[in-house]
Amino acid sequence: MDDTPPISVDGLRQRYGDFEAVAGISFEVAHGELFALLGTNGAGKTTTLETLEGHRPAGHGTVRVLGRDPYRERRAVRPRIGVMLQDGGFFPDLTVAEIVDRFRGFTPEPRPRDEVLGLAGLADRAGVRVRQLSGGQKRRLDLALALLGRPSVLFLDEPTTGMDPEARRATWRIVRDLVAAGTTVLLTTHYLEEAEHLADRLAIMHRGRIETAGTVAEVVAGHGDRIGFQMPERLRVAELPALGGSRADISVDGGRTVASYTVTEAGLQSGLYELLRWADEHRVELRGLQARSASLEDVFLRTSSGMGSDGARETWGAGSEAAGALEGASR
Ligand SMILES: Nc1ncnc2c1ncn2[C@@H]1O[C@H](COP(=O)(O)OP(=O)(O)OP(=O)(O)O)[C@@H](O)[C@H]1O
Repeated sequence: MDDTPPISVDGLRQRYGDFEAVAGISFEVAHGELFALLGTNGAGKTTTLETLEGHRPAGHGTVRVLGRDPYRERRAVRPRIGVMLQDGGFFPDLTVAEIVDRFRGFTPEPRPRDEVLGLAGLADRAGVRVRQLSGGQKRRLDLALALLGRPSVLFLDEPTTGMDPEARRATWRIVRDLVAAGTTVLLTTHYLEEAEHLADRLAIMHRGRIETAGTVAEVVAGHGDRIGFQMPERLRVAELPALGGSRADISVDGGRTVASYTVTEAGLQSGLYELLRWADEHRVELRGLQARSASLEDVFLRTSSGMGSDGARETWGAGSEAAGALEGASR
């Protein structure tokens, strides 16, 4: 198999006037891989996608799709890629079958209508007018049209926005089947769960840069596991143990004072063991005890608030002024 990556981006920068929307990003997507671009609003995801789709030339850097420049060699690249448009509301009075037939007319060697409707889970909707489709079904029609030309590379810009959880899961199954059949997919999404379910690798963008990238496991690694509990009454903060060298953060959450630890070095199991042993020895009851691994959401929130892997404490809050106040409390 040709080992040129189907998608490669090297040092891409894009400006709108004086504003740099994409500030030097690089990544590659391998054959049959699904890569997800995540990021806050305005992070530069759509600008990156549009550059890869050939809508605009790269400002700086190099962008290649199937080994070619998607802007300058658009005529060679376009028939081999699928782009899921954002609005399937065009021609509301036509039926699904009529829309597909029209688009088949513009597509070289298109998939048969029934095949593409089957792939997109719309086999029973062929005779329905577009205006009568649900929002989720309209997005599926967008997907069906993107699949007409048997694309080897598929660009999905927020493919499940507006879908209910069931429709979203059904769409994930369709996308997973496409990837299993060898399609390379670049997807943008605001749903972290979507990236967790679908992505082989992902990147989190913030203000035009890629802040972190890798598999979900690689991205969350090093961001620390979390242990939290309600601050036991009559106990001073200084009396809480250090777990694997990490000190407790104190915050006030819903009127309760909460102690939380981010355990990086020791890991969750030994941190928890240390805590339970300490609680047993000191006859302390740990109410509301929670222990869990860092999640993609933790990393996303830290990244988008401009905090790195050190020092961010959103989930159970930081509340350092509460810590100061409690330091003075007596037993
Ligand atoms: N045509 C344009 N002219 C000027 N600024 C633009 C234009 N298109 C996008 N921008 C700006 O560039 C930045 C990146 O936009 P982009 O749409 O790529 O972000 P995004 O990550 O896709 O955001 P969202 O998640 O909100 O869709 C934003 O600040 C946006 O306002």
